[in-house]
Amino acid sequence: MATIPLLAILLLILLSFIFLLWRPSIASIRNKNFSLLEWPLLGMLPGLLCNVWADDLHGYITRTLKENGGTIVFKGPWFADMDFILTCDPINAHHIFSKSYAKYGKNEDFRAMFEVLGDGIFNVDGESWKFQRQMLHSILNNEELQNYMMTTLKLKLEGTLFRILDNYCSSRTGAEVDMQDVAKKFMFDNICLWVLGFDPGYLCVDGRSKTFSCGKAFEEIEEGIIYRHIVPKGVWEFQKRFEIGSERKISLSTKVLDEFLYNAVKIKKQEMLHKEEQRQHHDMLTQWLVADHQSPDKFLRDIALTLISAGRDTLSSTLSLLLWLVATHPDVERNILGEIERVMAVMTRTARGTSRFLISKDDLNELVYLHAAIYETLRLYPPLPFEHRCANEADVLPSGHKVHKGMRMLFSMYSMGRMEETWGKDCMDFKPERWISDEGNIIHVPSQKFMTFLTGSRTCLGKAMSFMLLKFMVSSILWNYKFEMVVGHVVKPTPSMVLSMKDGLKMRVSKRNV
Ligand code: HEM
Repeated sequence: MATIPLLAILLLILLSFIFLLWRPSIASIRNKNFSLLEWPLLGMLPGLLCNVWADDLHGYITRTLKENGGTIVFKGPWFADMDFILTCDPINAHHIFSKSYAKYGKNEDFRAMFEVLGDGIFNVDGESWKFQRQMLHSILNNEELQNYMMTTLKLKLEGTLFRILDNYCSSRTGAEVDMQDVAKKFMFDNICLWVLGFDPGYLCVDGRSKTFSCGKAFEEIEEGIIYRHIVPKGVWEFQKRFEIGSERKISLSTKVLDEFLYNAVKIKKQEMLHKEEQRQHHDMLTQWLVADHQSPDKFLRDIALTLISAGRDTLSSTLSLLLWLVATHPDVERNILGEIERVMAVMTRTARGTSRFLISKDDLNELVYLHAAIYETLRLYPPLPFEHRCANEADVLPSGHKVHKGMRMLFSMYSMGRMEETWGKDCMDFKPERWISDEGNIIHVPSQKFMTFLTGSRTCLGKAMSFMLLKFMVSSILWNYKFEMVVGHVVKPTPSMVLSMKDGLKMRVSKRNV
């Protein structure tokens, strides 16, 4: 008799395995309305998503949402507690993130999935969130911090990035450069300077590439978190307990980040013992400790990790995607360069930066077209393509969909930026002009329609700062260098927590005759 359950389990495993190997055509499952009650096998969901995953997850979700009026309900097997609603409807967004925000939060399940972030602002609700939001609001708006960021950014551009690009330009063989890899390392070094006050030096001029252990650790954790979203909690918890597969990667990567961060916190605390040294440092962690010197090491580690994650991926993703879009849209490139030239013409010589840094911080506001090009990049390619909340109580969405307590709510910002109802028939085109009014100003789009920086009380605290940094970097880089795509290189988004390009961004670079 004991052989019957054993055979049933073996059959289940075999069927799941067959499903994993079978690559169903996307078209055949598109109209299935995702009732997983029809698919009682536990292995089917990961199998299905792994297959879709390989074929452009974000594009697939966008097409499916468009066909289903902007909202879809996924029903998981009854024992797996995996039901969720996926939406990109602006009215639902307003309801979830603003009007009824108390009904939706970051509950225990959410915190378990994102446990690497500890008690940092991304992972908490209530009093702890309020306290951190107030503290970070004043730190990120501090002028000393912003001046420090601009000074270190200039040094890193001139001392490292430009020298690397110069080397590529002088190479006779016309070497290819992976600009996504360069942007990731460049932003990681910068964000560590801004958050921790030191430069780990991952981007090397002499080509002796240091192993990008922290970058790899971030990527493995992000991939592991996506996996936690698509399998039942019990499955990943089991894997975690026995350190199997992606859970083993998360565990090893967390150790890499912990070692790096605890060491940085130790150094910072030692610096804080000397008043003189404190005054010389303007980084975010120093400022946090000046305001609250009793924070324990674990909390400082969580805050530092949160700020590094908030800035590193978002900025490097926007920078590399914008370089790609500019390289493939010559008219946009011409307009950006023309605008820089015009702004420079009205600036006095003293207001101009050095020959390689043309526009000073105070004149960045004049770069309206570049501002619009950044908005347009962020519309089509939001660095954080999904937002996740959990229902604290039962509810009904404005779209009429029923929500039960504990249900997961997934919001696709990627799809929202591609909806014809909001952006018009040319919604798939890269057109910075759509952001500029007849009077030449940036058109304001309500945040529940353009959710790249979220909407409601938890909107991004780094939005203004990001535009300042991106405009400075992009104007300086494009004025000095021309980028062209390597023929045959195809850009595809990865299915990750943070949008990036699957096979990198292979480009050729040459100096501009300016
Ligand atoms: C293009 C650049 C950026 C984009 C698209 C972006 C996007 C976002 C999004 C979508 C959220 C909401 C996350 C959530 O609640 O789950 C967020 C929150 C946040 N962002 Fe940004 N971000 C960017 C840059 C930055 C930078 C450079 C910083 C500062 C270092 C920053 C600091 C924060 C903080 C502290 C929060 C938490 C707000 C809260 O929970 O109240 N962001 N950002």
